[in-house]
Amino acid sequence: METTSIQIAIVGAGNMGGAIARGLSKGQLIQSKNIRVSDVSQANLDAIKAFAPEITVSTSNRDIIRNADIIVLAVKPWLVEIISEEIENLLDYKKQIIVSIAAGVDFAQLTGLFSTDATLFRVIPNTAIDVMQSVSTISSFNAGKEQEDLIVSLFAELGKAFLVPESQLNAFMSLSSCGIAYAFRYIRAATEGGVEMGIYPHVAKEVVIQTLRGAIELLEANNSHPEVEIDKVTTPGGITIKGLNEMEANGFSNAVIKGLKASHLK
Ligand SMILES: NC(=O)C1=CN([C@@H]2O[C@H](COP(=O)(O)OP(=O)(O)OC[C@H]3O[C@@H](n4cnc5c(N)ncnc54)[C@H](OP(=O)(O)O)[C@@H]3O)[C@@H](O)[C@H]2O)C=CC1
Ligand SMILES: O=C(O)[C@@H]1CCC=N1
Repeated sequence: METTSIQIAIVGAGNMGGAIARGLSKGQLIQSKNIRVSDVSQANLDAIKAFAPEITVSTSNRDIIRNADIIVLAVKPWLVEIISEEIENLLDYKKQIIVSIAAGVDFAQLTGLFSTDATLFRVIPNTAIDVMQSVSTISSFNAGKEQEDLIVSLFAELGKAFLVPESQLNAFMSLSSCGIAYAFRYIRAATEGGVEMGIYPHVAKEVVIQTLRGAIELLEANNSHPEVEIDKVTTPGGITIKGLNEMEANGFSNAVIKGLKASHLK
C-alpha cells in the first residue's frame, strides 16, 4: 500500500498520542490530512489543530476510526477495554490494523477485547517521541511482513524502531521507556554534583548534557564498548579512576541494573 494514501486514527491525544500525531505530520510517510485524532479533552485537540491545521480532530472515537487503515490506541492501559467496547462493532479486521501503545496490555488481553482474527501491534515508545528521538519497540500478532514493515517504518520516522518478539517487549520497555527517566536522574545527580563544586545549575546542566552527547557520539563513531572509551579517560594514578571506583563502591552499576530489573514487568 502506498503510504501517502494511508489513513491513521489516533485515539487519545495525550503525551504519546499527541506526539505521534505531530511527529507523523512532520514526517514524509503520512499526509497530515490523513491523520485523525480523538480525545475527551478539547484542549488537547485544540493544541494539535494549532500545530497542524490539516489534522482532523474529534471528541468522537467512533467517528475517527471509520475507514482508517491504522488505529492507534494511545490511552492509559485501564481505558483500552472501555475503548474496545466503544469501537469494536465498527471494526473491519480484514482491513484495519490496531496498534496499542498501552504498557502491559498484552496480545492475550487484546485478542480477548478485539478478536483472534485481528491484526495487532504493540508499540512501546518513550517520551522522546515528542522530539522524534524515541526508541519504539514493536511486536506483531497476525501481521504479514508488509504490515510489519509499514508499522516499523512509521515509528522509525519518530526515532529508532525495533521489531521484537512480545516476550522481549517488557525488557525493552524497562531499558528505553523507563530508561529515559533513569538517564534524566543521572543528569540531575551530575548537575547537583557540579553545583556542589561551585558551578551555576544552568551551566552545570549544559555541561552534563554536552558531556553525554559527546559520549554517545564517540560510542557511535567508534562503534566501541563503553569500557574502551573509559580506558582512554582513566590516566593511571589519575583522578577519573578514583571517581569511578568511588561510584562503584557506592553501588552505581548495581543500582542501575537493579533499577532496570525492578521496572521489568513479568
Ligand atoms: N508515558 C510514557 O512514557 C509511556 C506511555 N506508554 C503508554 O502510552 C499510553 C498513553 O500514555 P500517555 O500519552 O502518557 O497518557 P495521557 O494520559 O497523557 O494520554 C491519554 C489521553 O487520552 C485521553 N482520554 C481519556 N479517556 C479517553 C477516551 N475515553 N477516549 C479518548 N481519549 C481519552 C486522556 O484525556 P484525560 O487526560 O482528560 O483523561 C489523555 O489526553 C498509556 O497506555 C501508557 O501505558 C507507553 C510507553 C511509555
Ligand atoms: O512508568 C510506566 O508505567 C510507563 C510505562 C513505561 C514508561 N512509563
